[in-house]
Amino acid sequence: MGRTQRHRQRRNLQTPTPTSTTLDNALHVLYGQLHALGWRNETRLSALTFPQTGRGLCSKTKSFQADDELIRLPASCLISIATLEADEGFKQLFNRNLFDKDARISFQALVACYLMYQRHLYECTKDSPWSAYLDTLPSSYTTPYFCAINELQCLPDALLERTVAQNRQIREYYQVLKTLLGSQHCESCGNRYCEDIWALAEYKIAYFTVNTRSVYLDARQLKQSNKSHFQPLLNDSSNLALAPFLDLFNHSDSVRTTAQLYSKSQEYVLTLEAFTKPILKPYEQLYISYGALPNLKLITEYGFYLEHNAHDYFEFSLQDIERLIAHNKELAAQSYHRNIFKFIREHNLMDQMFVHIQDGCSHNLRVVLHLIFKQQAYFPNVLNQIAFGDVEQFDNVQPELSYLLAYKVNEYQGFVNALQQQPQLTESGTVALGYLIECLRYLRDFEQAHS
Ligand SMILES: C[S@@+](CC[C@H](N)C(=O)[O-])C[C@H]1O[C@@H](n2cnc3c(N)ncnc32)[C@H](O)[C@@H]1O
Repeated sequence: MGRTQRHRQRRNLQTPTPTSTTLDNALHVLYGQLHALGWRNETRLSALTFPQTGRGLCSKTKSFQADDELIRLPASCLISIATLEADEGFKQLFNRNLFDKDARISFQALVACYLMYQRHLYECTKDSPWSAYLDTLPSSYTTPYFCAINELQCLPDALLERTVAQNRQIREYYQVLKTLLGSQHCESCGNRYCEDIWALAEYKIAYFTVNTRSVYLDARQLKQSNKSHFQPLLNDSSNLALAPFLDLFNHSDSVRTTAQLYSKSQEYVLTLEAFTKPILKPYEQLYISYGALPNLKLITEYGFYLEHNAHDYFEFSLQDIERLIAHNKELAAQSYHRNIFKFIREHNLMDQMFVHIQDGCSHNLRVVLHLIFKQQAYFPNVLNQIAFGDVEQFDNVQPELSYLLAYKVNEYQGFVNALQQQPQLTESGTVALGYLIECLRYLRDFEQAHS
């Protein structure tokens, strides 16, 4: 490959490209609708497709430095609790007399229902105030939740546990909505909402739309009537909102951003607090921070992971240690007192057992390895002294930690091989495979840095 070709290829890797024509049209209509609601796009944001992250935002004309505002969106552009409370058609579907304090739902679950309600309105009557926004939303998500069955069978417990919990939660909320809405039907088409219109599959997508795209806001800052229709139905606060256009910002671990809803101006403002470069030039992707999140959280909640994520760590469970003992001849030959495992469980010492590339082995992991592998006594008062006393008195648990790391590397390599042997992978399966490979890199780098 010649120099010019190499140069062109390198540039292509970094250059954003226009979004698809369909999305471009939808965004064009969305700009118009948000403009009518008072958004002025002062930072001249544009949506483009970036090679590393897919769709994201940049400014074609403006440079950014620390403390600059990224976007200022009027609260009327958001889908918040105020939007739902002001929508009479939506409220009418929910008969307050049927609310049951033992069958409440989260605000996220209600917003997902609202999205389905608006989508049906749009499809049926072409008359939804959120039509352009709905057209900009993805139709699928890449969380492990959407993996095919054969892919799920190749995933570690850490991913499966979260996926199973999400599934239980989504089905439970869908059932509550079904019971509440009963045979309520759409006035335009006559079909019943929960029977004929909203399938569980659609609810799952709507749920993940809110999961992956909502922003935090302090709902007390919203101007709205004091009378709340939905309050008795909700089991949590309504401190989240969907933010059209603003939800095109991707996440980075190297920026710090703040978000605030100003009660006086009723504007939602995102500010770039700090990032690693002195300046961000036009056409460079503008990122925000979704929080200091490890890859396990990013993949299970948002469907992506970051290579060399600055906030990453790798967590172990007590079951990992039990399995390690069963699989390692030298460790299996020793005897272990069940009081020790009981003590660990009773004191929740198995929580927060992780390794971190910079900080090393977490306190709880060191305590647990010490208790299981080094401690002869099994009397509660001695165990208490060790677990909650001076860290210095621990024996060196490095050999056992190395065994544990090697066990985990072997286990994850097995999952990677199993996924790679599948005839084809869904998008979720492909992301999960990349995540597992990143975990392997992390564990190997940790071992190298700390052995
Ligand atoms: C709030 S949306 C951001 C906009 C999104 N890229 C889109 O096209 O609509 C969040 C989703 O964007 C994707 N995403 C965010 N940050 C990312 C990153 N650094 N790398 C890859 N995907 C990312 C994930 O799919 C995530 O669920």
